[in-house]
Amino acid sequence: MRIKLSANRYGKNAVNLSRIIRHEGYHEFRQVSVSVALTGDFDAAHTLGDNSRILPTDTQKNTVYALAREHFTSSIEAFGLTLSQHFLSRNPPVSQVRIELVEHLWQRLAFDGVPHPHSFTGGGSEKRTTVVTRTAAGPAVSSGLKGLLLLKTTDSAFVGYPKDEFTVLPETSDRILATECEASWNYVTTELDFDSRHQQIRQSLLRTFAGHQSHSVQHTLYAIGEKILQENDVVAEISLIMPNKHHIPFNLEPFGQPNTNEIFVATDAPFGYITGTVTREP
Ligand SMILES: O=c1[nH]c(=O)c2[nH]c(=O)[nH]c2[nH]1
Repeated sequence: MRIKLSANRYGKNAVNLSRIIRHEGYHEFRQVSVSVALTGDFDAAHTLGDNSRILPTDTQKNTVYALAREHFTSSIEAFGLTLSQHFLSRNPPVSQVRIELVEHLWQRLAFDGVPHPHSFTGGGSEKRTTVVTRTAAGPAVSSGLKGLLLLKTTDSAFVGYPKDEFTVLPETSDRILATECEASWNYVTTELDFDSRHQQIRQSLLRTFAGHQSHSVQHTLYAIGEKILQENDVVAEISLIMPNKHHIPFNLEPFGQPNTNEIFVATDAPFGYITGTVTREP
């Protein structure tokens, strides 16, 4: 039986990069985690121990910092495009570059409505994300967000599901719907104002979540995806992960009290895990 190397790639993960952009009288602050992965002809490294085609991951890490000074000045997508171009154009064995960026969303402090020039607070669990891949055929960008906590206190139901001898879940026409949303969408072009497009898609996601008469997490997931595709020709497809962060009505009967859909226990585990991709018909 012949044995050979199959799929492989390598790179540096979680290059933590922070930068100040200094303006007269105020600063901007950005923080990203960058992961680089190279695919290509690295067979000899694996089978013979020949490193002559292996750009060290340490060099990859240094390249991220070195290019950041000049090129990490706008969106994470633009920086990803620059990094991917750099690695692909300078390393002949490389056939595909994958750059993943996760941005921490620092918010400027404000006092009495006046933005502070150089102080920030952490942006919570939400992160902005992008993956830029590049081959000789060109670049592709998919962007998104993760860690976005969402909750609504009504306009969410779950009824009409099949019941068997193990079903105890009561049907409900009015429940809490809560999730920690992760979304990623593919752009059909890289000629975009990535920042404003991100804000527009995020806003559309939030508005749809809030306004939807939800019959299930699945129903809301699809509504969000459908809306984003309807409003954004530049998006080919969107994938969503929407875990169901259950809030279970707490039984107050032992204490002689009614629970009129007001007191809940939020449970961490187990949790429903709902994922889906919404795409365009060919
Ligand atoms: O929105 C929901 N989808 C489900 O698939 C499901 N299953 C469940 O027990 N509760 C819920 N809620």
